[in-house]
Amino acid sequence: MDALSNSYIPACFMLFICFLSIALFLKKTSQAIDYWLFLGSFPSVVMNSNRIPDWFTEVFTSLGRGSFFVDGPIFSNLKYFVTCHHQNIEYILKTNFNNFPKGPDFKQVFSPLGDGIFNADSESWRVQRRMAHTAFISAEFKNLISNISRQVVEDQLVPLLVHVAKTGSTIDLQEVCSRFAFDVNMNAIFGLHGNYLSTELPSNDLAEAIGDVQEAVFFRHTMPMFVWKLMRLFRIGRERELLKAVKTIDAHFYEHISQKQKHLIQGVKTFDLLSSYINEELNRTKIPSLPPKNDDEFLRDSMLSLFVAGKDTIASGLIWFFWLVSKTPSVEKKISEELEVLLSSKMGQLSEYHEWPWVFHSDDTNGLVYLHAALCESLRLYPPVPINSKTVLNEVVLPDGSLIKPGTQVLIPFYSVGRMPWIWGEDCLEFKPERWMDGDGKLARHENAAKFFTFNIGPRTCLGKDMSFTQLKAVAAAVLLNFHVEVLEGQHVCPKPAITLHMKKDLQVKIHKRVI
Ligand code: HEM
Repeated sequence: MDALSNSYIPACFMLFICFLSIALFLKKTSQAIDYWLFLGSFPSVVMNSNRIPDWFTEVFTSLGRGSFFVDGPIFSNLKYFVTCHHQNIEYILKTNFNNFPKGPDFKQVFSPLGDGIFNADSESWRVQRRMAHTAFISAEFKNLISNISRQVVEDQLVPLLVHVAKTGSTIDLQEVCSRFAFDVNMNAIFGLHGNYLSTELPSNDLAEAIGDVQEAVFFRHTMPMFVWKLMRLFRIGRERELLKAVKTIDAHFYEHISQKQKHLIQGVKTFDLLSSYINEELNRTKIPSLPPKNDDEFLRDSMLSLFVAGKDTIASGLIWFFWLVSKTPSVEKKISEELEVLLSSKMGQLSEYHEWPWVFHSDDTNGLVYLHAALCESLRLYPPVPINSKTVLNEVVLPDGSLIKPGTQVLIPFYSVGRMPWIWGEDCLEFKPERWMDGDGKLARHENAAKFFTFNIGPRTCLGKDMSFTQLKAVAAAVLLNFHVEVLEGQHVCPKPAITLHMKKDLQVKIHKRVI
């Protein structure tokens, strides 16, 4: 026995020395920030997991450069390259796009979205992109979005705010924005009235299930893959909730798909995204590169991806905009003045504008330069998609000289890009719509377009950019023309750790009728 332990001790000691030598070598050669022996940058990631976008911003600022590495614990094989370097971003998202796919891990983490456009790479993505693009650029679809936005604003949002103003009560504006975006999506995708945004603020199991899916997918980001896979296997914790939520979503989506198919067979004419995909699907047998799924599954994945793409982004874009405007009275005043000029020109033409509350047509809000600039400015500081992620296929040297190995996860924090003094100037943290305008009061598009990544750039640029501005302007114009939003004092406003940039807590506001 003694002889046995005598031989074990030196062996263990040797093993430890080897392990220590490897760990020391890795520490010496690693370029990662905050590197701890054995643990890599993991302790810093854990400590900042509640505030990743702000942490990234602080690291860039303290390093004074636009890129850094984050390593996982020893032998975890986790390596991240984080960059807000302007030329790197162009190179990754545009110039060498094919070398930076989303990758298989992305698809596993976002598995509730199935084979929809967000999870697709290569040929499957190309085909789906073409389908979505065809639907989105049609004049019919653009009209649809304008009409729906106006309708939901006029019939649901404004009456709710009138009610809140009259009763003098408070309301969570974040909830209101989220309900607005849900109703617009129900209408645009399925041609149905969501009625989630009404004075009673009813519950809605589909909206709640979509929220639960997003929470669970974010939760997956916070732990190693094998952990959440085990949780899924044993149906525990968030994974259990996720399975339940997906079941609810499937029940709704398959029901809507089946109803729509019946209507189309009966010759009922409707125009919405689902109808246009069903019509397009008739040609699908000619497109062998799409995932081998039956038609309904493909429609379910596609519609859910579009729903998620269009719902939370709009809700996020709206809430941060209203919060920034409420904190900056000079901007609120300029937007209101611009709206009043438009209103008085409309009053002279149309009798429908003679009575409060007023709601513009989308065609009219298109020309609102200052409002457009204020929205861009808010989307710069609070991009609804705060971080974009890619994987690396082949080893490359990026424009800033960083060498990136295959398998590295590339993170592009749009949130930090909007907050770098070397990109936006020393006043980068100020909410200043004027930076989007030239001396003649026109939009200075070219100057900013090259550094505005909020809607992504390159082949995977957001397909919903134009329709986003239609919706954002419809809501912003109606709210700021008719009301003053008073944010209640004492609320600590900060981003919630999530895939989309929401506020951590409610935003409680009072609504006052504006006197013109
Ligand atoms: C303020 C609102 C919005 C912002 C900031 C935004 C931003 C983005 C970003 C950053 C991406 C790239 C995501 C990635 O590569 O993983 C993206 C993609 C996309 N967005 Fe948006 N989005 C917004 C609204 C919308 C809306 C309303 C729709 C309509 C359904 C939409 C549809 C899409 C689609 C289909 C893609 C996928 C493009 C592709 O992978 O080829 N987006 N968006």
